[in-house]
Amino acid sequence: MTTFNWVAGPRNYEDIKYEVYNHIAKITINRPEVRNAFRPKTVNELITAFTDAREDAEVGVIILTGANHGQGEEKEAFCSGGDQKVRGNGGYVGEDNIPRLNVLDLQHLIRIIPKPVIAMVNGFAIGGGHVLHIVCDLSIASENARFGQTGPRVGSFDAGYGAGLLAAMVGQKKAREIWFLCRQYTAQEALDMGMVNTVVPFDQLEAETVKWAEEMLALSPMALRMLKASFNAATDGLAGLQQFAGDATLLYYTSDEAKEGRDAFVEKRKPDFDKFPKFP
Ligand SMILES: CC(C)(COP(=O)(O)OP(=O)(O)OC[C@H]1O[C@@H](n2cnc3c(N)ncnc32)[C@H](O)[C@@H]1OP(=O)(O)O)[C@@H](O)C(=O)NCCC(=O)NCCSC(=O)CCC(=O)c1ccccc1C(=O)O
Repeated sequence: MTTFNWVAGPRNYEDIKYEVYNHIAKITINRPEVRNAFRPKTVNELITAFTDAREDAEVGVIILTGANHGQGEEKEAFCSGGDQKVRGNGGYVGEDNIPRLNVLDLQHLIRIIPKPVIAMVNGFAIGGGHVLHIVCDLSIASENARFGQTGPRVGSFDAGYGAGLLAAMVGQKKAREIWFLCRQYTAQEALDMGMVNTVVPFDQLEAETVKWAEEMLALSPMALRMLKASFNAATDGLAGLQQFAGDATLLYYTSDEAKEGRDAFVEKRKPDFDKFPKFP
């Protein structure tokens, strides 16, 4: 098994780990005793970690994974969804006693971060944990991984990305089967459905994931950013279009044409746009 020199970030977390290696940020849900189920604190820490990775201009790719428990490959988990033991009336209850569904904010953040996010699925990706891998840009699974939704069994559902993006990925019939029957699927079945990008032996998962990350790091970050935004625009309605439009504005701001408008305002003169080509 290849090991990498991951360096821990500066923040102290209770439920997650944040590490960096060679321009890759690895964010690990660290509650293996509950199969990496998330409580409000876990989600808040994940939001902070993803925001740090987004803001760090040295980071080009982000990996999301779950901590291994060491009980054997068949017991490992990526994430088993919302922590049902802290589920209260109207959401998951944290230290402030307020029920929250804050994983939706995390899903949205993963979608809009303008860097590729890879789900490194090392075991069960179930319920809200399954949705987390769905919202990531790429999913790399180990052979022991198991995928599925449990909402209708435990009295929950994700009618946002959890339903719509899944259907865009695997098709309407299959997405309905996954939600309506609450079955579990093997890594190979997930690959056949188009839900994951590749499946590798458990002991090669991290090496393969880092390899994919390094391949992307060798490519143009702006091209990857525009592509991610364009894929989102195709599925996320006006919010997706806004993200793509924001990136177009970013690029436009770097042009002499846009700078002429800004400079003319600051210099209190009429802008001269005549000199700029009117491309066909
Ligand atoms: C994942 C399993 C299939 C693993 O099975 P197995 O290996 O046999 O382990 P277990 O013995 O079952 O579990 C070991 C240990 O972990 C505890 N545990 C596991 N999962 C959870 C969980 N989700 N919450 C709390 N605790 C969990 C389990 O109780 C054991 O501990 P003991 O002390 O020994 O009892 C299997 O564990 C499994 O099926 N787990 C439950 C999966 C599940 O149903 N998850 C919840 C789905 S609903 C959801 O995720 C909500 C999504 C959501 O958050 C959301 C959705 C839509 C809008 C908003 C939101 C939102 O923001 O919340």
